[in-house]
Amino acid sequence: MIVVLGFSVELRCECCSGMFLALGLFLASALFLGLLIYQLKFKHLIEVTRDLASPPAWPLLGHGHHFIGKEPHEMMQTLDDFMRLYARDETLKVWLGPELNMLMANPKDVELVLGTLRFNDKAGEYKALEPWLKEGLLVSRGRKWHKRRKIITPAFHFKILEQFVDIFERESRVLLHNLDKERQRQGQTGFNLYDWINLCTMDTICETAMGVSINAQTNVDSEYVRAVKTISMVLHKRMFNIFYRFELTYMLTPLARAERRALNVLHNFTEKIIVQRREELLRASNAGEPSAQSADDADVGAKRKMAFLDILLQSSIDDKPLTNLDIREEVDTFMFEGHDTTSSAIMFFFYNIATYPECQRKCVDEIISVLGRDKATPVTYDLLNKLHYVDLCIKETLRMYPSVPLLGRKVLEECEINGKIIPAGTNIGISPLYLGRREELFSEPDTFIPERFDVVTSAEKLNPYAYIPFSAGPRNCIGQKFATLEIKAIVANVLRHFEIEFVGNTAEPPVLIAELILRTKDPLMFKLKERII
Ligand code: HEM
Repeated sequence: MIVVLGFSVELRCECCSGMFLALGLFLASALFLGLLIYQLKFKHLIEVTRDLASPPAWPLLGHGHHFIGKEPHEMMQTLDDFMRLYARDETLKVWLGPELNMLMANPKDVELVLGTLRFNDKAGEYKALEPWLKEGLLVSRGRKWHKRRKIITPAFHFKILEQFVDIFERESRVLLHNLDKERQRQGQTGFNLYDWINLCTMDTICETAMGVSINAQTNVDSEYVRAVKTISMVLHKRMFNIFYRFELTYMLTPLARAERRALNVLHNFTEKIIVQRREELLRASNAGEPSAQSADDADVGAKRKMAFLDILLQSSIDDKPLTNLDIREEVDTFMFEGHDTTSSAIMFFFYNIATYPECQRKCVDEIISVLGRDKATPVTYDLLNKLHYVDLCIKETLRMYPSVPLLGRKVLEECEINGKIIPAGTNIGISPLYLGRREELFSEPDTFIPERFDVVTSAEKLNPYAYIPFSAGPRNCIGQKFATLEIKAIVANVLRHFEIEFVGNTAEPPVLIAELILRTKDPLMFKLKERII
């Protein structure tokens, strides 16, 4: 028994020492591998960026622990604090685990990053958009981006924008109708204007990009509208939840399944419109007719000739026409870039002029003097261009609340930016929101002063790389003029019908969340009153 026991004890010892040996070997090789990776990859990164400002970092996690478990708005505040505290508004280095990020807030650096095509690759954050937009203009790179940008640019010619004003007019009238219904049932707490504006801009972009109306404003529960909302929710969750950021773990979640279902709806819809329109153009060209739309596409509500889609259907790259997939990428990109951005801008516009009633008064006076007292007078391209003060208010709104709060670029080759070495693989972040609130660049940055953008009267010298709500340089927003025109049409029509009051604490600014599109932590609530003019 003892022998047996002795044997067994001995055996256990041998087993333990074997295990310890294996563990020791494992740890030693892990350490060796770690050192090797460090030596090959990180040593150089750490050394060349040593002098860049950053908060103290932890081993392996870097600065990640500052963000784990935080609410989205707290993450933004943390970055803001770091920027002011450590980087003194210049360049901040942030390690998120092995990922090196640099936030730049000096317009001279911004100019070097945005002003050329050297940094043409988008940062990892844009990856979440790829299932929907594939390689559309916003996320594409290199030669593909260049060729596409060239053929899409004519779609934003003022002659084409001019014909879209009819659509802005028509859709904003539907918005007025919905707002009036809300006004009649609004209580003391008011209502969330954003949801209605968002449906209006969705209808507008759908009709201008694809030539069809989805009637989102009158059919809030349509499959397409629900699918767009699902994707917005997915983008939000993937941005702030670390679990959703890794493709492998994400693919197994119910969220990924919901995304796949929504993408099916969105892609099928766009594809159907493209196929229909291609056939129409073919029929018309075979018959030697100008490209008219047939009546049999009433199920998707086709209404008028299309510009964006038509231009794409008639374009070719290297003598090859664009495929349906090529076109879908771009049309879907318009759908994404062209509606949340404008609705965010319109909501913050209303917030600003509601909290600065004298600015609201000036806007209304100008709108009446340009459009007249008859509220039924439609807005036109020429009339909208005369709304100078409204234009200043839009510019100032986008300074304080830029719809796209963060731009990201991936550095492919090590380079130097104004004396700073930026290693390959670094993500560069540039925040139009942060820049717009820098006191050195804009006096009284937290005050709404539209006049600062008046080139005739303002003493403030605008730095083109400090004010970048539409980005800047060759990769700037292609839809800038479209967006400004649409915002003007909608706010002009709303303001001549309603007085806008903000229901909330005007002394406290709204708490912001910097997603792909800027939004507030809590909905902004408004009350409307019929305007007598
Ligand atoms: C207030 C409204 C808008 C704002 C503030 C805005 C802002 C921006 C910004 C900052 C970028 C650069 C993004 C980046 O570099 O990551 C961008 C790109 C883009 N925007 Fe807009 N946008 C607005 C409306 C629109 C509209 C209405 C359209 C289409 C009809 C549009 C289409 C695009 C496209 C296609 C790009 C990619 C351009 C490229 O990479 O060549 N945007 N936008």
